[in-house]
Amino acid sequence: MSDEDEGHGGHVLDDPLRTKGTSFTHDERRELGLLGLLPYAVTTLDEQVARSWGEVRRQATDLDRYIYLRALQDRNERLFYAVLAADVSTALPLVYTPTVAEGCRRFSEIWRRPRGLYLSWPDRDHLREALRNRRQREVDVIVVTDGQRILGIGDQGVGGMGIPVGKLSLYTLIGGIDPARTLPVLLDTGTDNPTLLDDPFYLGWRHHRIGEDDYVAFVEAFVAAVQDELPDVLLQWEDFATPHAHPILERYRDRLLTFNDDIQGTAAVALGALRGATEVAGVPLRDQQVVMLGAGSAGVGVMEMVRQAMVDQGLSADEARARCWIVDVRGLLTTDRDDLSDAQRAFAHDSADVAGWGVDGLPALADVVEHVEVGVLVGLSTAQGAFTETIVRTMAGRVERPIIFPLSNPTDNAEARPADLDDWTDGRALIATGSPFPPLHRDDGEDVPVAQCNNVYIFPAVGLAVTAARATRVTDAMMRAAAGALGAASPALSDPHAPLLPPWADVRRVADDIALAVAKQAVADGVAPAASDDDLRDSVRRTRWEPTYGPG
Ligand SMILES: O=C([O-])CC(=O)C(=O)O
Ligand SMILES: [Mg+2]
Repeated sequence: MSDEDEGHGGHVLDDPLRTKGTSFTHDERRELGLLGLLPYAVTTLDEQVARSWGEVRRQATDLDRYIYLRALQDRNERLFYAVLAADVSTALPLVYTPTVAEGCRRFSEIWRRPRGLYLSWPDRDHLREALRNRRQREVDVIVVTDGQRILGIGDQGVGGMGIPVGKLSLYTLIGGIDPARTLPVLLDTGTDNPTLLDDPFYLGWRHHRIGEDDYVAFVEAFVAAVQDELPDVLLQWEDFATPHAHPILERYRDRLLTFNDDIQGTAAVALGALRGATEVAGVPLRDQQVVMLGAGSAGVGVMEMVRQAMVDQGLSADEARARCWIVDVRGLLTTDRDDLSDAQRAFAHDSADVAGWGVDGLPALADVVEHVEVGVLVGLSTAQGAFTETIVRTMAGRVERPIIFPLSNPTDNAEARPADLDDWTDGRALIATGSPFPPLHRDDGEDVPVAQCNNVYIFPAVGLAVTAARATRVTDAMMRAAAGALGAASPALSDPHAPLLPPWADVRRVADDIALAVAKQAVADGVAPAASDDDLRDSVRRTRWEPTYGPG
């Protein structure tokens, strides 16, 4: 810092991690050279929070609210997090799904200030240099995307950056990761979205996506640079297209502290929600027939964890597999299909066993529901309305408490609306969605919230756990531990009429419980230094960053 900088001191006000804005006391203003730079009154953080919420409410649309909140984050991070923490349930849909989808779509149009790292293919020989230019020296968590499969809205190119930025703000809000130690990364390998390629304002590398070999080499170069610069960081992959998501995870999961949130986070939260649902239904998971609509990375990831959970409950691998059904756009995954990845093929049913189910060709979702006593129906297909009245009524005719999770994001992509599911099943369906929905109205005037089965219950807690425990890998058992701890926190376990997942007001406390369970599992798996449960609990508590103004 030069003398000149020290003299006028205005830089503190411009540093989003240090500024308190109008909350600097008169003494602090003198000390920091801020005298005269602020209006006289000294406000409390609570007053700033109240004022900011007034501003949020005054905006005309949710996109405007998103823009306002993102600008607040760039101006004063502690205030931003205090604002979110003051009303998590209202804030989440604004900084996360569904509004973040609009933020990604219109990324170039609403651009304000840079945040994070843009690693672009034309700069491929200078990735290390770019990484060294990061503003934050120490980093606990990176979220990286290439923008190719953003939520359920496809290829958003550079606009995908909205997702790492949004997810990392939840790592901080819910998982207590210090915002100064988070790094959003966008790998810009082009876009195949014609609207973006034609958009004069598009801010990414205006080019079709690069070929497969170049892509693999680019990702490898990125990982190598991260390993050199930030060897202990948690590297979270987000919203990669299915053909890349699984191979990347497989390539790096034993080399780095890494996980894929769409595959593993979505699976853990779904399993957590199923715990409460199967308890209320009175039929354990091992006795359920489970159908997944959607064979992308998230859908297959959920089924993989469901299958493992059935095995944990005593089924053989084959018995478990026989109870798992995956249907994609073409129909049921069957052994005679030649378009399946290895991960998908593991769930293929013998074509001979299902011969004649489909009218012509492969059995569709309706055919599977017709022939199998389906107790659990999950959607990660982005096919809006795919859980039709006929399908749902058929299911509800067979089982007392159908468990139905339309999980596709954002809201418009959901396979069904909770109010319709409720209607078609006379209130018997046990429902969870991926994006937020309004509560269900009961005849007695009561409103029942719909559980939001979104990976936001899991990834912040995993980040907190690996940071607190100094873990070096994310094992499958750690993700199952996360699911178990979330499931144990289900309000439905003690009240069958309660939602399947904890309310947002409790999510930070639940994240501590999940983090502790994950940290213990990391130690048990030998991927974190030995520590007692008490030490881990302490470490989780000490790691958690809180949005408050300390002195100075
Ligand atoms: O971001 C969300 O809401 C959940 C998620 O990972 C996805 O849909 O890709
Ligand atoms: Mg995602």
